[in-house]
Amino acid sequence: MVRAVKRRNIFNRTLARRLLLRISLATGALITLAACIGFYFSYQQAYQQQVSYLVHDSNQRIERESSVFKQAEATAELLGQYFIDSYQQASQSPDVIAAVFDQWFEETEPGVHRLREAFYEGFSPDPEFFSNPYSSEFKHLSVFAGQSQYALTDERKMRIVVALKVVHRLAPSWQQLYENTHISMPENVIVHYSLNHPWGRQARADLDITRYAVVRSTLQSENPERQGAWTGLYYDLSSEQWVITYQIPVDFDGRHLGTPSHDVSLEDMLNRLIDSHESAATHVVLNNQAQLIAAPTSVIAPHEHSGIVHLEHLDNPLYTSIWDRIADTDGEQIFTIDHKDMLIIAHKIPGPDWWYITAYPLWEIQKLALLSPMRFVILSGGFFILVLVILYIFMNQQISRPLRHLSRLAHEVGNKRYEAVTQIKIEAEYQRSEIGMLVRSMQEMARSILSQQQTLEAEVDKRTAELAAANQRLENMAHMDGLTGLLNRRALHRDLQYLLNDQNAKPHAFLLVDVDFFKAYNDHYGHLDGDQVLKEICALLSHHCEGHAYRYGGEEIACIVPANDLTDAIAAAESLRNEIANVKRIHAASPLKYLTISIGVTMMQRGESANDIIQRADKFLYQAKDEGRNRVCGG
Ligand SMILES: Nc1nc2c(ncn2[C@@H]2O[C@H](COP(=O)(O)OP(=O)(O)OP(=O)(O)O)[C@@H](O)[C@H]2O)c(=O)[nH]1
Repeated sequence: MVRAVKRRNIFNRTLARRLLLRISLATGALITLAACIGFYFSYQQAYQQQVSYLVHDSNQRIERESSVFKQAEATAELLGQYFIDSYQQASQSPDVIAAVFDQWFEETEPGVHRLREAFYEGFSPDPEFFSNPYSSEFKHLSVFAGQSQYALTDERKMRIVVALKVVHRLAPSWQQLYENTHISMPENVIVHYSLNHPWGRQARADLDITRYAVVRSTLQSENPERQGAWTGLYYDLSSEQWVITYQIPVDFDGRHLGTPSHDVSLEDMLNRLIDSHESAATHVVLNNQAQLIAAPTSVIAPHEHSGIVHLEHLDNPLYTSIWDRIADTDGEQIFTIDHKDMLIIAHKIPGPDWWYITAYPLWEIQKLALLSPMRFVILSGGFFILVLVILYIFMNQQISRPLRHLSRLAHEVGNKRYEAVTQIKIEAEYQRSEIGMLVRSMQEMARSILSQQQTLEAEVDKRTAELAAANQRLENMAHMDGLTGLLNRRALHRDLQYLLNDQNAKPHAFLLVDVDFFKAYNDHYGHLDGDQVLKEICALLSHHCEGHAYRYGGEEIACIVPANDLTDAIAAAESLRNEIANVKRIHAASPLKYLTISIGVTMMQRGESANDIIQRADKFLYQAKDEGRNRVCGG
């Protein structure tokens, strides 16, 4: 029984597991296929997105940083315009302004005039000579008017003072943007505004700025188009920084008045450019002559104070390969260098017209591109496991549980507990399902079996009763005498034996009766009459006998009657003899004239055999016959 239940449980478990396994395999294969397809497209999309992001990032950086250059161009132009306007205005009375020059400047060396030191430290001149609605205090200003072939005329003096006023008026508002703001003049003059150092005071006395390419390039002879221009990158010894200068020559009446300029420090900008938010990216700035403007510290450090480094001297195959691809191009360039596994994004920086190059390892892009499809796969896997768990719970609830329910039901049927089967309640959720139908069918079957069983039992009971009755009849027939209706000799022996064996039996007497001269009766009246007479005698004896009467054989009848002693027994026998005698049935062939009986009587003794008793009674019967018949003898 236990093994059967176990087998059923295993079957249920195995069924649920097998279903789950097959569903897992089928859906797993589908999800894997979908994941592979999704993975491929998602990877391609993520790769393109990553590249787009890098291009966008690069563009934004350049746009942000190039605003400094655009701003420098705009402010220099503003400074130039203001300078011309002020110069025109001052030209009305150049001698007055020239007088101011004498007040504010000193000749520090022969032929060299410099603005007094107080103008750098902080100086408020006499309002008679100067009024400024914004700030009356001159500060951070220095002027160097070096030796020149040109005479220091009132016009020059006036122009220098006007330049000083213009710079004083505008430069402080740009002090955060530029390393310095200055106006150079072709007569070896620089009007300089700087927070960091009084350049005009510190310049060597013999300095001739027109010898420097930076200033020379603004002269009408060198720059006939009079275009503003960015100088190349150079190391400014005074500020100890790498700077780039924008300068725009200003002419008036065909004469070169001066060149407003800004020195823009590139330290911060280049640091920002090469400082990548994408740690794996490398940024490089190159100019149009394949010279390195900015690069990671590890590359640039050995050449830090060597001025501008040409790629030829750098011996860097990556940079050389990049340059080979962009040298003769313009605008945005995006390409890969396969032998280095690098994605290259190159943009032009407006202003100095440099190349801003981002080199990004392809494996890093692939790694980032993999994240998105990986998320997709992990999410798909998680979803798949969740579905399996829900499916398992569902199958357990909807299949395994009802199966166990059915198993219990079948178990009850197997044990023939049909009554219990009919009383099992079907759970509401299974009422309308196939499970409910199956349970109802099994209950119907159990009820049918019960009904058949009851019918069968009733039939068996009936047949058993009939059989018992038949048996009883057979039993009776076996112990009955057919002619007289008395119990027969077999019944006599059975009852004798029973009484003799019964320890608690009351005392009984045994009477052996014989019809007198019965042969003569038969002979005289015929056998049929003899039978009739015998039946009447038997009926009388049976009726009057207090015990039971038996046909012992022929015309002999035995009686077992309760009797305390022989006297009682003889009295009972006498009573029977009288009953027959009193009938006074005529027996013509008998000397006694009537039909009579003789009786031998004896008490039944416990321990003796039936034959002993019968023999003893028979002896007294003979005695009664011998003594004349129609009498009782006993002992
Ligand atoms: N009609 C008839 N006669 C029977 C039956 N059984 C025995 N008999 C007869 O009974 C007679 C018995 O005769 P016996 O034993 O010689 O004795 P009896 O003639 O009765 O004489 P006593 O017994 O000495 O008085 C026999 O003739 C039997 O045939 C029976 O069932 N029917």
